[in-house]
Amino acid sequence: MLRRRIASFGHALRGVAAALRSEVHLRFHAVATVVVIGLGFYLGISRVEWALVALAVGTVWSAELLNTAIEALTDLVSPEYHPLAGRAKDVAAGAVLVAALAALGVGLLIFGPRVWALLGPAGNPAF
Ligand SMILES: Nc1ncnc2c1ncn2[C@@H]1O[C@H](COP(=O)(O)OP(=O)(O)OP(=O)(O)O)[C@@H](O)[C@H]1O
Repeated sequence: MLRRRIASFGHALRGVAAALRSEVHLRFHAVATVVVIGLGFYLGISRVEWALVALAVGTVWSAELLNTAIEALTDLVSPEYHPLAGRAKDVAAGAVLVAALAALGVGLLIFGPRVWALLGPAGNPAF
């Protein structure tokens, strides 16, 4: 039982590694994730803010991984042009877009005011 669980975990990690190798978008997310975590520590965001950032980052990674899986399955099932294959890929890409926009919103709300204050001229009450 435990051995099967560990094997499943290994398969999942292999999937993430394969997607990282094949998908340039995922490598971009990896870099963005490192930057966001670094910024979080630098700006000292709160525990709840960390939770929101983790949810946003995890949602984008999940959507991108599912999109990669759907792309691979679509190419397997329908290597030739088919409107349904196109729709499946477009909808999967739409899921990534929605997750990325939500993450952008979370990022702007949490980091925006702090970065704004850091960049603003000292003593200016507008900042
Ligand atoms: N078999 C197909 N039949 C019909 N349309 C397709 C097919 N394959 C791809 N398309 C269309 O081309 C678009 C791009 O597909 P593609 O497989 O190149 O994904 P992609 O843009 O490379 O995705 P990513 O950038 O995440 O790798 C799809 O969103 C879809 O609209």
